[in-house]
Amino acid sequence: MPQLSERLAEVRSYFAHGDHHLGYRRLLDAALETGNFDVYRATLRFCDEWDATPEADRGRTVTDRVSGLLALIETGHRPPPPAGTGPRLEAEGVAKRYHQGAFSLAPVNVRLHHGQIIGLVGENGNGKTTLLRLLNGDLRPDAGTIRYHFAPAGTAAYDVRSRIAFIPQRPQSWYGSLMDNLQFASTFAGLTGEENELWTEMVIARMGLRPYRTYNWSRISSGYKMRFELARTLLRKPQVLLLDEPLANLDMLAQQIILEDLKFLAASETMPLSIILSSQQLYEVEKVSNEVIFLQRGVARYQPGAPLDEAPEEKTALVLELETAATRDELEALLGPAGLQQLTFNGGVHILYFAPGTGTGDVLTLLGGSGLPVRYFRDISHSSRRFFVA
Ligand SMILES: Nc1ncnc2c1ncn2[C@@H]1O[C@H](COP(=O)(O)OP(=O)(O)OP(=O)(O)O)[C@@H](O)[C@H]1O
Repeated sequence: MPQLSERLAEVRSYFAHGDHHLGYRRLLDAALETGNFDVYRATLRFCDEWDATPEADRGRTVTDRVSGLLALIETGHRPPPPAGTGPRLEAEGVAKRYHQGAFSLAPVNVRLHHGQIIGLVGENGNGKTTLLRLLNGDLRPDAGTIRYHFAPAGTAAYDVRSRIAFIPQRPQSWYGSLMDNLQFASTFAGLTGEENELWTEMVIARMGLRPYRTYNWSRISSGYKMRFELARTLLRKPQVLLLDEPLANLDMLAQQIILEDLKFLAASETMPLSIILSSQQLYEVEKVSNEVIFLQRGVARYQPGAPLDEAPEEKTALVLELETAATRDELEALLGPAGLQQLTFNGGVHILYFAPGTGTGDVLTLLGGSGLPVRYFRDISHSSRRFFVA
């Protein structure tokens, strides 16, 4: 996490270069981190002004106000106590077999640290939800241990559970307005009166939910329902967040915004969340995750730092994903001499496997020089994507 002064300089630079929306979000991040209700009051006045100003005029008018607010954030910021360094959640050899059906989750290890994001990837029915529910304490493991390190020994199970938030794939509907529900969530963080309102409004602003404050459940789109769930989670100030397929049913833009929000939640200086999210959106999840666990038919085939069943040489060899109108023969003729060992085609993309020693640059040079049309290119040598295409 960059120092506060660097983050504020970044905000100034976004506004100076016309990236107002990004600047606005980063400004809210910095204000939220202060935990200072005077800063929250001033920030929310700024948000009112922002909302009341037509987009075309913001550069001229609102930007002038940014410097004053940043100065207030700088003076109102109190460095938080240092966060612990050990893991927050540890699961060792956790296994599960359901009474009915043939599925079983083979022993799996998870170690989730402060401010870390772990991506849990795998196709439908491979055990992602099962593992999340075990970690959340909804299911009892048949074997193995799960330890939570964020509560002192002797803390009641209910209190431990209240510090873990689980957002299921299809969150339950709720009654009343979005604002009422979120204010209720803030009471779990012990906030009442004006503090409750300020904290709730700040999180609503940060999650882009201000226009929907009075909406009820049925009026909100899927993307904003997920952001509502995130807001509700953030308001409660949990330690660990487990999300089951948060990207399902969202368009690309909504996915990117949710992932950006997760990064913000994990990287928070004052209340860093440790996050595990399951998804089939490999590229997207890998971009924000510190580590990836790949589940296939209930077996963790790839775990961070300890690939379970791949030969060491497999890790270093180049694997590329390529979308092109070129034929298999053309690709083999061009890339064979550069060490192409195997080529598979699924009708959409080619997967190219190279002998150790071939580099991405070698292949790009050959493709560029050949004039073959390339529509998409990605190095998946270190991505769990290669398990999906294998
Ligand atoms: N309560 C249950 N009793 C018996 N089998 C179950 C139960 N819950 C899940 N299963 C089975 O366990 C397997 C793994 O399911 P799980 O929901 O964990 O997978 P997943 O990777 O999360 O898949 P999806 O993305 O489709 O939700 C599936 O075959 C499912 O049918």
